[in-house]
Amino acid sequence: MSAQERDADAATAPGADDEIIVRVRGLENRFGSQVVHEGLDLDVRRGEILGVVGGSGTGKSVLMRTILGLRTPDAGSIEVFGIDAIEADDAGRSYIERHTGVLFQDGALFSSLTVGENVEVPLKEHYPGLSASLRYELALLKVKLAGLPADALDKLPSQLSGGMRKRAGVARALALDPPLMFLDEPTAGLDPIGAAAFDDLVRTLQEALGLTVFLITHDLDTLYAICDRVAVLADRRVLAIGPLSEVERVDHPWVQSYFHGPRARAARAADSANTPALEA
Ligand SMILES: Nc1ncnc2c1ncn2[C@@H]1O[C@H](COP(=O)(O)OP(=O)(O)OP(=O)(O)O)[C@@H](O)[C@H]1O
Repeated sequence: MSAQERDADAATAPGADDEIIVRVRGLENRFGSQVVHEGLDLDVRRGEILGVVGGSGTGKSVLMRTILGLRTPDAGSIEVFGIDAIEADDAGRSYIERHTGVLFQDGALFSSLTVGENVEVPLKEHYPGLSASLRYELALLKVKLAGLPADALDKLPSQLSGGMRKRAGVARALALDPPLMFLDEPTAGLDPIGAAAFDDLVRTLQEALGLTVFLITHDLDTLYAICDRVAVLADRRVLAIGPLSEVERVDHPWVQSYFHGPRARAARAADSANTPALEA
């Protein structure tokens, strides 16, 4: 489905995507005198792939880390699954953790553990009563879901290619069947074919498992190929959020140079080329 078709779908689907899974209001993040976020509002809707873009240093990763509870903001509120993520007690925090998968930029796999053992880490932590054989079977299932061959299970991360390591990270992020997934620049460092295959994987998983995806990216091809909406971070806040067709028209210097440069034209052309011709 092309970006244009998805835009039209999103606009017409009756109440299909109007439930808010992550709600950020008035967020402020400072490092000393540097203000990264100020008055930042953001909603992530159930079942969407939200692409988060912005110039280098605009605070995309800091935003993700704050939503994940890895950083306490200087002001503002964050709700995840309706739970106050900043003030949550242990039970609330554990609920959010169990229902959220994360793929960090570097994959963040344990290098001394096999892929299978990496996938088993969250299972062991959250479901200590599971038998070793069931854990193994679950890890195998996640590895296959992430598009890896079964024999990847017993390999160390260093024995895999960069693209396969990302998939191993996805397998681990899927370990607890989370409805919400955070991906930080998942196609960075992949060749164009590997990046397109990874985009396909994200879209397939989102459709098959009904995932909600918060996806930080610099990759225009990813935006055009799989994102339902795009949030632009600029001037310390979410400057614009909506379908690509709306966001790319926003009159802001960064938006204009990002969405209307030569790389954007190429990505748009590639997306249109994948759109089947409409029957007369
Ligand atoms: N722990 C920290 N201590 C001090 N400054 C930090 C810290 N973490 C992030 N920053 C600063 O916050 C700003 C936003 O960083 P962040 O990594 O979120 O940017 P980004 O939008 O993800 O950038 P990029 O696209 O280059 O990855 C940067 O100026 C960075 O130096």
